[in-house]
Amino acid sequence: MSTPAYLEVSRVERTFGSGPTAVHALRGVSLTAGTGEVVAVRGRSGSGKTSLLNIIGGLDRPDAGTVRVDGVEVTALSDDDVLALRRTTVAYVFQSFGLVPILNAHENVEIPLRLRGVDPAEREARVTEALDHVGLAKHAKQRPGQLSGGQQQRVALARALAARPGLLLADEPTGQLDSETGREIMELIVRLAKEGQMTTVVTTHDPVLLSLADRVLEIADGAIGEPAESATAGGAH
Ligand SMILES: Nc1ncnc2c1ncn2[C@@H]1O[C@H](COP(=O)(O)OP(=O)(O)OP(=O)(O)O)[C@@H](O)[C@H]1O
Repeated sequence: MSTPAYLEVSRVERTFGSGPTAVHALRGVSLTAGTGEVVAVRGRSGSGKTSLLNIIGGLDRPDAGTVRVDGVEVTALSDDDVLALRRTTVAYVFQSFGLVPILNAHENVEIPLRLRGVDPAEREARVTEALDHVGLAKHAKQRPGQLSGGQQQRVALARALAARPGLLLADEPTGQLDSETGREIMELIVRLAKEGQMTTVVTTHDPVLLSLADRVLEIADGAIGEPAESATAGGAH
């Protein structure tokens, strides 16, 4: 029997509202991603990308279908168990960075470790390592407002990494960055995914970023398919 993929999404459906105004955001979406694989999901605005990531990460529940992460059926867990899974296994990176403005870079990266009750010495070591990994060791004491957009996204990535997640979900992580910085961030995401064997699902519109992913999936009107040209998109890094 073959080993199941790290992430398995099967026939997920999500409808918002009801009656004639109902929006079928996801219509039977299935996908898999292996350990350390970087899968890019591209699609127009409103095609269902964020809805899909929210369901994979346990922030929302589907009306039908299942999500398995590392063999655990997320969609069958209680709310408390989903919360625990989100703290231990899944990390998010958003377009808007999601940093706490009054905390410096070091303190922002430390948040998930505090939530998990990691002891102070281990926390210090992990935060230092994560900031070092994203090239921000010298900026640990700076607050988000004192950092560039690219540096803020690096802090958000360090925060994700420090929790040592098996699954990284990145929703348009370069959407607020210029193209050069966006490319650097995407390259960093791919490098971190490979080094840490972190399965990654990233949504983006940017063709350059898509070319860095191992695989590209196209989502349109809540349904997913693999675009023909993506056959050559993998392995470009
Ligand atoms: N909470 C909600 N209530 C009602 N409709 C929703 C909700 N969330 C999403 N939708 C609808 O579901 C569809 C898919 O939205 P979603 O945010 O997943 O798209 P997207 O591809 O991420 O778009 P964008 O690229 O603009 O972020 C849209 O038509 C959206 O209006």
